[in-house]
Amino acid sequence: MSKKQPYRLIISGGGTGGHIFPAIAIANAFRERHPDAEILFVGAEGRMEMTRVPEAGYKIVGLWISGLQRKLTWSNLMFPLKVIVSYFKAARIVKNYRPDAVIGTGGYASGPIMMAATRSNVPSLIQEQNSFAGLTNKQVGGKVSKVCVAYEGMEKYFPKDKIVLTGNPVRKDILSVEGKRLQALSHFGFDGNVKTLLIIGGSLGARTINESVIAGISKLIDAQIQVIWQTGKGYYDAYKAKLGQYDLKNIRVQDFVREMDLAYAAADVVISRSGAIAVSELCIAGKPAILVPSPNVAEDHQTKNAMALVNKNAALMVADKDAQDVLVDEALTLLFDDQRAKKLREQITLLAKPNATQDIVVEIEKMIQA
Ligand SMILES: CC(=O)N[C@H]1[C@@H](OP(=O)(O)OP(=O)(O)OC[C@H]2O[C@@H](n3ccc(=O)[nH]c3=O)[C@H](O)[C@@H]2O)O[C@H](CO)[C@@H](O)[C@@H]1O
Repeated sequence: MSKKQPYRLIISGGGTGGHIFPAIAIANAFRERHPDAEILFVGAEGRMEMTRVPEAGYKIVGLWISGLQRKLTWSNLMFPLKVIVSYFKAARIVKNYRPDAVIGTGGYASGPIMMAATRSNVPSLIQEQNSFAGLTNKQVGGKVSKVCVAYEGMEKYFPKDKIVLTGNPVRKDILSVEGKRLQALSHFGFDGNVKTLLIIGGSLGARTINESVIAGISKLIDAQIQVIWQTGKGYYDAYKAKLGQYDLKNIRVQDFVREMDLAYAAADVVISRSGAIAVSELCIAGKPAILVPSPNVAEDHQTKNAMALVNKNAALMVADKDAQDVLVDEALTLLFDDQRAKKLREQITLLAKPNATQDIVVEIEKMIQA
């Protein structure tokens, strides 16, 4: 028997862009197929999702939850209390909202809300972006109805019969960067005859990449190229101050890039951290990329993400420890080596999974109708 529409979904994912943007991509794709669907986001108070989700046009409720830090802090001492308070709030949200399904894309807030969903027997699905399982997803993976993954071999972490290999959800506007070059050049005030380098340090910015840009800033200016440099919100003021003496006519420095589709569309070469969604987007946008894996992530998974591309001649990689010495030189060499850039573009495009978001939406629909 078919469930009566309009559908009601709760979606939770946050902490960093790597969890938030897949959640928004799923919401947008679901709403496209079901325009009358009601969608509520649940996030963690004070985290990035509390601004990015409303910007994307969705309502979000915050839980009082955070992760554990390595040192002894007041926040850590409060952790057990936060988990209990958040769980009860999540249970109340699920009871009052009466969702047809609850979706989690990882991050602190999705733990309590997925637990509340499974306890109330609401159909539930988690999406794991990486080739290893994040803490929250690992904890709830045995209890949810389905687990959508982007890599093979995830039976290590999740029950085999629940796993569906879909790839990572990527926002729709990034699926169509190809026709947007002119719009992108005009948006950034750039000249179409000048090479453009995009520098992205993941959703929060990356100190090493920022330091590498500063180390090579004179070379970037002398090369007479155009640059979009995302510093990350927490780094913006400090790096902007360091640039005071330089001529920034062709360098756009931003704390965060809202129009990532246009940034990719303008770029001839991209320097990027190798977070899972960044990598999925680069494959879809088909951009020659130099990946600088973050060394500060569990199981060194960004190196694995990067190597999956490097092994197929689909991207270049510079280790974090070498970046300050070589990153800008490598980028400039690649920018002016059209043959090499073309080869990388061809190879990275082969790895794109543009149907991932739609496939996840179909899984949600099947789950609701089951
Ligand atoms: C340090 C850290 O913990 N990183 C993790 C985090 O990365 P992070 O949060 O950086 O996430 P990803 O690299 O996977 O994705 C970044 C997302 O943010 C967007 N974006 C980025 C910069 C910007 O200025 N504007 C913008 O919109 C990108 O388009 C992309 O959609 O989650 C990923 C997915 O679980 C993991 O693989 C990463 O290892």
